[in-house]
Amino acid sequence: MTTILSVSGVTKTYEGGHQALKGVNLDIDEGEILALLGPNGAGKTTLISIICGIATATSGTITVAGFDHARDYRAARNLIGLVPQEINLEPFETVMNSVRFSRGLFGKPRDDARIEEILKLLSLHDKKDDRIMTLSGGMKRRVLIAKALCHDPKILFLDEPTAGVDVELRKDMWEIVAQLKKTGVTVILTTHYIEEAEAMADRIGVISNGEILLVEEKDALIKRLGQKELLIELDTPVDTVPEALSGYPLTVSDAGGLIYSYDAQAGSTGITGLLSDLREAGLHLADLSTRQSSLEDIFVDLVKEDAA
Ligand SMILES: Nc1ncnc2c1ncn2[C@@H]1O[C@H](COP(=O)(O)OP(=O)(O)OP(=O)(O)O)[C@@H](O)[C@H]1O
Repeated sequence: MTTILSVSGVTKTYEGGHQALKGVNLDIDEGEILALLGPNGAGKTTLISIICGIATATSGTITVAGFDHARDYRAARNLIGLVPQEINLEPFETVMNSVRFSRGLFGKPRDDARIEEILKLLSLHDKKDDRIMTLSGGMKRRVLIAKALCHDPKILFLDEPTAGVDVELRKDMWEIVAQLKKTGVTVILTTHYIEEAEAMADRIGVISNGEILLVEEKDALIKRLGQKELLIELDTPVDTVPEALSGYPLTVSDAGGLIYSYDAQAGSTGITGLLSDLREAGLHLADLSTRQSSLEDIFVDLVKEDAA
């Protein structure tokens, strides 16, 4: 894997003294989709703004495809596209003109054929001569992506791409990101939505309080930190955990069954012993099922621990 973006020891203290980033280190591989997950105020937008040159870091270094972000700013910035959170489009412009203008800002020669390719990729081609004010919210978001892609960046940042959009549009966005990945673009997105990170990302970074708590392959993360639960339904519901089973980490479910939490990665889960002790205690099983903890459970636990 080639590292395309490297963030090292980046801090940011805003005027007034608030430290929004406390030494962020992050390496992004070419072609991957990384989701940065964090609660409100964690520092996601600050980090993206620094990488995209909208804000300056207080300290630290950033390289983009080997270009030093400070010394070779223009070369580094040319490799980055940013889709901002806010829709900030010119209402009276046509889609084509608006995207053309963005390309011009990067000093790239006019290339309408390339822009049309991008519009096709985003299913926007039939709207190319429409004025932006006539477009739906979903189409406007696509225009923002087209503007961010028009100078052919290698890395695309999407800051909260689906904040406040309906479920259908959210799924459309996921599809667009999958398409972009196929074209070789590296995508870094910030999100509050855990299901979004779960659906789209190859790797997940969790940021809280200006610090990256972890960056890990999504599947490995779910496997490593995931607890499993065994739900035991009983013929005769109980109100409390029977005395004979007090040595097990059990809780009572709403339906009067028992819930046994265990580490799915451990050599021995303890389930066999538990089931035989249940029988000894005179309890009769009605049904058994298991549940893997989701990324949401993991995230909530991590951020809670960080705040403690
Ligand atoms: N211009 C600024 N001046 C002072 N403090 C700021 C400024 N911008 C952001 N902050 C503070 O820095 C912290 C990080 O903000 P940031 O917007 O990066 O978080 P975020 O993770 O993107 O949150 P959200 O999901 O709410 O957008 C917050 O406490 C915020 O109040």
